[in-house]
Order: sequence, then C-alpha cells, then structure tokens
Amino acid sequence: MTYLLALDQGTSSSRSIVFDEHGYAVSSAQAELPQHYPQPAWVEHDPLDIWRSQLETARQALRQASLDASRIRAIGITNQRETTLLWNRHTGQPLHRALVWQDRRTEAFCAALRDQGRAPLIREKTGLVLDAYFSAPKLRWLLDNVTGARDAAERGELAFGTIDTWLIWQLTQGRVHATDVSNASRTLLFDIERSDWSDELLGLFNIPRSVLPEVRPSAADYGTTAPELFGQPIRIAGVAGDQQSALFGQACHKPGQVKNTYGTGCFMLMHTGDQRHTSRHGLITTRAAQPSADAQYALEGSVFIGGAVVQWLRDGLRCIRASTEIEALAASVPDSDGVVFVPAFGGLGAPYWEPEARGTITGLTRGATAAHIARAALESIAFQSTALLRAMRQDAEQQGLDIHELRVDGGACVNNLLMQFQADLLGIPVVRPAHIETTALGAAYLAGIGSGLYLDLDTIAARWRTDAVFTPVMSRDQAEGRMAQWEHAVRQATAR
Ligand SMILES: Nc1ncnc2c1ncn2[C@@H]1O[C@H](COP(=O)(O)OP(=O)(O)O)[C@@H](O)[C@H]1O
Ligand SMILES: O=P(O)(O)OC[C@H](O)CO
Repeated sequence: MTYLLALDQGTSSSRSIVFDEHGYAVSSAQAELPQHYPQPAWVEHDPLDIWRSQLETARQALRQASLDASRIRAIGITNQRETTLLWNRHTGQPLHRALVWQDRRTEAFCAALRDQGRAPLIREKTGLVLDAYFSAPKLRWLLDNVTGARDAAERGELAFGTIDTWLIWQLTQGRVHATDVSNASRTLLFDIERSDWSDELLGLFNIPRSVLPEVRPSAADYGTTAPELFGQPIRIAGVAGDQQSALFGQACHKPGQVKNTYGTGCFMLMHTGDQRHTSRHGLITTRAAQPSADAQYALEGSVFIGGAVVQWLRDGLRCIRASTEIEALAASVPDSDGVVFVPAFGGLGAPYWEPEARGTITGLTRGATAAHIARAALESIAFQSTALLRAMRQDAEQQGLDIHELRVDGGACVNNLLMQFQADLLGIPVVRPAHIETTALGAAYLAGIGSGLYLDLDTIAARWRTDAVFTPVMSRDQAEGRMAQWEHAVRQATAR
C-alpha cells in the first residue's frame, strides 16, 4: 500500500491528512491558526505560524499513521487562496504578516481603479472582478507600505507568493518558487487564456515581474521536501487553491457539475470544461485544477461570511459556546419568525458585489430570542448560497448546461438543518459525500496524478461515495417567498 499526504492550509486552521491509495483517510491532524485584526477590516496571518502549524500537523499525521516518509508517494498542497505574502529570497524572512483574502484595506484603491474604468480590462484578462478580495492590490499595498520593499523588489530580492507558494518554498528550503494555475488565476495578475502573467496588469498594479513565481499545472513536479523535515525527501506533486481542489475532490470534472463548500466563507464552483465562460450574473471565471497540460475552467461565486456567522454568534454575541451547538439552538424554534440576518460584515460578495453593505438583522419583534437569531444566521448561509446557485443556473442554461444536484462539503455541511433548508430553497437535491474533507482529498488526488499513481480521472470519479441526500420538501411558492424576504433584507443592508 502506498500513501499520499495532503497539506490543507485553510483560513482558520492548518490540517494534514494521510490518505491511502484508495482515497481513504488514515490519519489527520489539525491546528487552529491565530487571526490578527490590527485595525477594523484588516485581517492578517503570521507566515511563520502558517508554516510551523502546517509542518507540525504533517509530522503528527505521519506519526499517527505510523508511517515513515518513504511510504508517502507524494505530497499535495491546497490552500486558502488570494492571501498574499512577500519575503526576502536570500534570507526567507517575510517582510510583513500575510494579508488575508478577507482583508479590505485596499478597498479605496480598488474603488479608484474602478472609477478610472479599469474593471473591464481586468475582467477580460483575468475573469475576475476588481475587488480588494484578490491578491494584486494586497501585493501593491505591501510594496508601497513596508519600508524599503519596493526598492528591494526592484533589485530582485523579494519573492511574492500565495500560501501554496510559501509552503512550497519552505518545504524545498527556497529551491522552488512556484504556484499552480488555479492559485495564479486568483491574483488579478494572470491572463487566464494565455496562461501567463500579464505585463499590462503588472503595469496597472505597479508590480515588478521579478517577484512572481513560476506557474505550473496542478499535477506537476514541485520539487522534493528538504530531507531533514520528514527524515527523507518526499516529492511535491499536486498543488491547487482550496476551492478548486474541493471541486476536484468532489469528482466534479465535467461541465455542469457543481459543488459548494461551507467553511468560513462559502464557495460555489461549477466546472465548465476546457472552455472559458463569462458570467452575465455576477460570477467570476477561474481556472479549475489542471491535472494535465490542458487548461480547465470554472465559474465561481463566493460568499464572504458563511460559517463565520456561526463563529460570530459564538465569539461576538456569545449565545453558543461551540459552533456545533448552533443546530440545536436553531432547531429549538420552528422557524426564524420573520427574522432575517444579512451577515454583510465586510460587504457582500457574489452575486451582489456590494463592498459597502453592512451586517443587518431585520424583522425583530419583542418575541425574538437568541434561537431565532441563530436560526436566521444559519439560514443566511443557505440564502447567500441560493443567490449564487440561481446566478449559476442562469449562466449554465445559456451554455446549454443543466444543474441537477449540488455536492456539498466543508465544516458547516455536517449541519443537517442547514443542508435541508438549502435543498428546500434550491429545489434540487443537496448531496453530501461520505468524505467531506474533499479539499484535502482533491490535493491528494492531484498528487497521485502528478506522481503517476493514478492514470485517469475515472478512477477518481469511481471512488466518490454518497453519505446523505437532502431532497427538497418545501413548496416552490414558499421557497420563493423566503428568497423574496431575503432579497428585501439585502436591499436594506446595502442601503446607504
Ligand atoms: N455544526 C455546525 N453548524 C454550522 N456551522 C458550523 C458547524 N461546525 C462548524 N461550523 C462552521 O464551519 C466553519 C469551519 O469550517 P472549515 O471547513 O473547517 O473552515 P475553513 O476551511 O474555512 O477553515 C466555521 O466557520 C464554523 O463556525
Ligand atoms: O480557507 P477557506 O476554506 O475558508 O477558503 C478560503 C478561500 O480560498 C478564499 O478564496
């Protein structure tokens, strides 16, 4: 038996999972990642926390599985995307904490570029919208605000990376400075059709090309780990951004297959094959994980606050002690009794793209309790995801694709109340696979392909198994009524 080691560096935690060659998890380890909020709307991670927690969980997972490094055929890396780091190529020292994808400090800069009419060019080249969510404005901020950074970059001394690139750099001790297409396509600097960094966009954001990593397919040779890290070298053969990795791990390899991941945020992706499609309904185009030489595309919509609303109930309102308690609290009332919660803490993502929106709770009466708010919070995750799926369905129809079901994963998809409400709103089955760690599984599969263990995608698709199917029971009229109530509350959240 041979094994694959997946490193899954997420927003809230670093995880490592050892899979056997059949795709069964044999061990896993996880460490919470400290979050830093130095100012309102700023979110940072310490790069050394990221690296150390990832390395430590990888070692723990190997120990738990009683495997030494020689049994690991390859490592697959998957990561929170867009999060931006800059470090010194000679010393490996980061110049600043990582600016996390949720960080909104570059909002005004992006608004100015939008006002100058730059958004269409960016959409054309990158498939993305001009928003502070993506890497380029963050990288520009680092170059302009860290003393000496721009001069050092001009001298070729600095390396930029998203978190995959940082982990590859650390694992290979500076021998490999690379990223994969799925991560590159989230930077606002990558021409998704030419598969190369765009000089025009580098000029627009004032980024020197010398800081950029080399871009490779998602299943490829990313070098080997330094021998002292795990006792002997392990090759790195798979890399993908976490949402594209989850799409891959969900075996959504064909046009029209859709998954939604319910983590800190929610991310819905639909595979569109080797064709680039442009959404007319507020979604972005992104590169899907690429197991071979051929470019693969997806449409994507992101909800910024998904499971994070549950964390807010826990840490902000303190009406639950653990995220898992929300299901019982929400189920203690038959419905939200007219309460609607729009958790637009830092604006609203797709399909609204309303950076100025703010969190809003409507419909409160004297009878409202914490349980109603908890229920409304949970429902907000499903409402936002439904808005995404509706947009996606309209785009799909225009391309002659039909969406039959939604495959789900991520930490919050264990919540049956949420999944049932999701199916009710969508009117299509919501399918939860037996293995909900599909993000890590996708990276492991990519590493399996990159190292020659798997020869085709059918092998992977054949392994995908169902845990539960949530079938819609709500009438379509009622579902439409609930969505109308939601859209009404969104208008209030976006009113200025
Ligand atoms: N039972 C639950 N019901 C609803 N949300 C949950 C539940 N358990 C965890 N969550 C939420 O899921 C998120 C964690 O999911 P995870 O996939 O681990 O996130 P990430 O990959 O973004 O770090 C947290 O925001 C947490 O509040
Ligand atoms: O870390 P996650 O799972 O919340 O994913 C973060 C996304 O990649 C951001 O685009």
